[in-house]
Amino acid sequence: MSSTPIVPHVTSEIGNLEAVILHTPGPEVENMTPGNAERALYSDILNLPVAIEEYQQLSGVLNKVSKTFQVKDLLTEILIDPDIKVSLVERICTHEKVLNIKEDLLSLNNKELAAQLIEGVALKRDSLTTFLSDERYALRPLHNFFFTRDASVTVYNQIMISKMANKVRERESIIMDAIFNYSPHFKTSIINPMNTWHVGTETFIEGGDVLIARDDILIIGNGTRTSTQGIDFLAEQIKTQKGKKHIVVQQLPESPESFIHLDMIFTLLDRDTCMIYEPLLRQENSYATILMTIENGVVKEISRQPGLLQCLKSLGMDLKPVPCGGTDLWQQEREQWHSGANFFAHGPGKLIGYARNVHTLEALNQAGFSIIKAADVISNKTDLSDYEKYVITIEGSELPRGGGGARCMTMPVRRSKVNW
Ligand SMILES: NC(=[NH2+])NCCC[C@H](N)C(=O)O
Repeated sequence: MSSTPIVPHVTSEIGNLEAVILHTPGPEVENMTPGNAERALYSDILNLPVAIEEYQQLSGVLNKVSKTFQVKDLLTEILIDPDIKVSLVERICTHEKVLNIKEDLLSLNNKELAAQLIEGVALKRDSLTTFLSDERYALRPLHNFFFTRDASVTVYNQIMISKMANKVRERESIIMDAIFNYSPHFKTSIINPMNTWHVGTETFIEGGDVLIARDDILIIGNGTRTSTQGIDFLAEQIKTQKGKKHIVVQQLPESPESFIHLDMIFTLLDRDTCMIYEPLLRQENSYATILMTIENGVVKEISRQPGLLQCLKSLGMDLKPVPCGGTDLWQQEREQWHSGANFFAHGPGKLIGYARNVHTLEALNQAGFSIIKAADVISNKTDLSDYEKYVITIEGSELPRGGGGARCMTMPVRRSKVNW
């Protein structure tokens, strides 16, 4: 157990990473068939052993540069307290309308319970209804939990629990809420839309859409996963912060599913560089950019902007865009589909992304980033301190089929301040 709890603090997308929450994919990613993959929010079915090997490249690198936590360990640990165990199981069973399995769950040891809450609880075929049911699970597996980015977000010094747009991901938020409330590793206050009386069914907001660009600038995607009501909910919280804050809202297309979150078309790479999917962010299209300025607890201004990059420039963030997929439209579309724009920065100019997106990597290389293999970092063959700007590449033949990349698979709890 850690001696001093970590106080969450994130005021940028690029500050040196100090603590991050991860989840190594487990059986939950294979607990599906082609027939229900879409309901699981996957575009394909995954092979677990390959996915784990790829994932270990990500976690292996992060273990070298930051403190890392695993969701399953954090969850198992909070279940040691019998009151927390009962209240969490009750909350989940009530939420998912399966109070009949409560006692079975409570009889499990903590490790097994944590595993089942993530991997799914098989439906007992002990009644006519369950015998005839097409369902396999009483509690469905959390197929998407390895995308830890989405179910909770560190917003400055608080944790916002996400209000997920899809039922299949709601338990992830409930688990993250319990972790941040009870884990001895964190000391924080929590904003949870699910505990707020005026939040309606149309309010949803997910971490993949929330980018904290600078102390005073949030960039938020508005699409299938984050509604305008969800953004208004966050804006209400931002009103309690001191000083002037800008919320830049970028609308996203509803399809294909590779555009689910803003971080699939836009990520911040360095103080002055970003990754963009050009067809949506540089060319004429009908997806608006809107700027909300909040000062002293009120919305001072809301206006349509000529585009995301122009808007950020007007706020003093003049970013050089690197095009996902390079210059050719077909390559841009192919690589965006495989999370080619979804980079994670563990420090300014220190990136992690998929090795498969070669045109994107070529564009980054031309922009001055060295390309380094994760395996070489993990084996100490490469010393990262020899480089200033780099992309560490991880293998990704299976992971991107789940629908996300390095940013989606990381939930930063603490980053150091950026020297702008
Ligand atoms: N931050 C992200 N882009 N996360 C990607 C999540 C993908 C996941 N299959 C979903 O649909 O929810």
